[in-house]
Amino acid sequence: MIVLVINAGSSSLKFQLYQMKDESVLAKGRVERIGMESAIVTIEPTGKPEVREVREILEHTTAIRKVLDMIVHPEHGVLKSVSEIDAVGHRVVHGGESFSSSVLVTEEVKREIKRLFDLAPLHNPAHMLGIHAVEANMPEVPQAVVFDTAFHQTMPPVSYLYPIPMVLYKKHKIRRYGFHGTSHAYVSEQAAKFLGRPLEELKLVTCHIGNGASCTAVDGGKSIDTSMGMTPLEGLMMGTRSGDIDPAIVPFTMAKEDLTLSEVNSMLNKHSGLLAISNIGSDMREIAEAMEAGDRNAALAFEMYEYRLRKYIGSYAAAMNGLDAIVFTAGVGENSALLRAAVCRGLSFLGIEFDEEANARRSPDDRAITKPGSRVQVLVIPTNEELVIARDTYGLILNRNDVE
Ligand SMILES: Nc1ncnc2c1ncn2[C@@H]1O[C@H](COP(=O)(O)OP(=O)(O)O)[C@@H](O)[C@H]1O
Ligand SMILES: CC(=O)OP(=O)(O)O
Ligand SMILES: [Mg+2]
Repeated sequence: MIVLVINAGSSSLKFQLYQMKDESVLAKGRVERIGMESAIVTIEPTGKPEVREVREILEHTTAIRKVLDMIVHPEHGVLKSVSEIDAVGHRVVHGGESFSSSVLVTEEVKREIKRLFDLAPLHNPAHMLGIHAVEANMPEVPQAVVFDTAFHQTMPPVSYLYPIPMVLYKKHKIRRYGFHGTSHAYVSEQAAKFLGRPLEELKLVTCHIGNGASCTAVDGGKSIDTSMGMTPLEGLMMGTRSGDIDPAIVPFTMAKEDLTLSEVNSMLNKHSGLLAISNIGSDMREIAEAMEAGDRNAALAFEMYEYRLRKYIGSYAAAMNGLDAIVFTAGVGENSALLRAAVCRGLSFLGIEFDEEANARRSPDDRAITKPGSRVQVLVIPTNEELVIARDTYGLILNRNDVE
């Protein structure tokens, strides 16, 4: 079975094409700058050179059409015909309280994702465009949706409720949902495998540190708390998002700076975090380079980022009354030895015996960056959200065929 995995954003669309027989990636790629005159389409067919094209792509239906054309292109394509694609799986960021696992797309599922637009205005409308674009180009192909929030549906009320009037939860579902669940679930399972212990016995803190960042307390394989909340703005300091701040700052800033709601929203989501403090950028590589060169703002941004992450890890050890391992994953977590070192040095009281050398030299197969006897292990595990989406989609299709 061949599964196409799609992660549609408002102006971009990433994809991976899987042969499920051996879970191999046939091709992957992305369309960037959708809606602009010079959109960039990139495809990396496995075993062949990358192909790049710049052209006008004004909306998602055209973007998917272009991706499909490239997949079946006589030279750099990997399939003979689009009809070889058996199913499409989409990443959907917000599943609210309605979805605690992945589902096949139906009219009802689409209505529900639409109802959640309010809760994830930056993400869900774009995912819906992706679903419609696939319908327009491949009307016969079944689609599945895999939610970032699903894994966190096991959180108890004590961690998912906000201490604000209960009526707001009842009327508007204002509560904490958490995100990056696919990634937190995947690296938890991988960590248990690596440690050679049943997941049900482990207390883990998984740190998904990419552009967006969140950490999760995974107790016995279940998410019991996570740093993102009703939206992906709460929690850790991120590339351009503030993470936790005093909510009183919102009305105060609106009054003092004469800002509209949408302007404050944009300030907290797009102009805060590493970018705001460093005045350089949101990319950890740029911050590290500038620090190296002696830039004080970059150093302060890095210290705040690390300090806030370390406090969350400590609080989750307290939430679970114990800790067996910390897992680092995603762009920054997998690649920034500097960040991992700073976090681990500051958590030695937990019984972390950090292995500086393993951390610095880490090759793709290395996992542990603590010494063998360390009471708390620290692991680096590459995430693979696309593979989980492909597997879930495959499973749902097999199940459906069984039922029919
Ligand atoms: N070698 C590296 N060192 C430090 N940070 C890195 C490195 N490579 C990538 N990153 C960071 O990873 C981030 C992207 O992470 P990723 O998980 O791909 O994010 P997203 O899925 O949210 O786009 C970049 O913003 C960059 O800061
Ligand atoms: C939910 C979220 O923050 O996603 P991303 O990290 O892809 O922005
Ligand atoms: Mg990501």
